[in-house]
Amino acid sequence: MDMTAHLASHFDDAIDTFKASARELAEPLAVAVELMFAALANNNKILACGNGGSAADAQHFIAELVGRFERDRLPLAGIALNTDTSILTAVGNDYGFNAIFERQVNALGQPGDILVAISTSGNSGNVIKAIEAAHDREMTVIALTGKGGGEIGAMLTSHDIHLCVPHDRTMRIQEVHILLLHALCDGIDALLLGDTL
Ligand SMILES: O=C(CO)[C@@H](O)[C@H](O)[C@H](O)[C@H](O)COP(=O)(O)O
Ligand SMILES: [Zn+2]
Repeated sequence: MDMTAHLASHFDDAIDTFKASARELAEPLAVAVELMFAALANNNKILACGNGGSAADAQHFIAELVGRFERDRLPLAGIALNTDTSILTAVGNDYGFNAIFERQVNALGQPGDILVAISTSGNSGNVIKAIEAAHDREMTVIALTGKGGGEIGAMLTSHDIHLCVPHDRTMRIQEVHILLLHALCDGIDALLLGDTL
């Protein structure tokens, strides 16, 4: 095997995937920015969840809301649902792993809040249950998926936003997800502060 060529192919595939994602997702991404900005301006908050690499993405995104992205600004209201090990172990132990995000959405979610639900397969049970709870609580869902969207794609309503990366490999989907999350931060900052650095 030519390892260098093998590894180089990741860059080519990533470039193609970023370009295809830009074509398909730039428009719904802009709508997601408007929804998030409106929610935050209305004193609502953003909850985010995911598993594995997507858990890292969820907390990375929320850190940029509560802390900052590129520019100084007021702190924005967000909570990552995959970070509190006491909640995750207690709820997982007592109610099952599929309840770990659902329970927190039911504890914290208010009408008008937004759930950022991240699943590359669109099929993670705990993220699906979180979306069901968010719908019950009249929250809007912004779902980041891939692989055609899976069950999550099928359960979203016309009020939700679906950012489905056109690829079947988890790693590639995650790479676009982090760009999407950074772009959301940038869009919110542009609405808050103006669009020049
Ligand atoms: O980061 C990776 C793979 O790149 C893994 O940790 C991955 O996130 C985990 O297998 C997740 O459990 C996958 O869940 P999902 O994206 O299908 O919801
Ligand atoms: Zn990964």
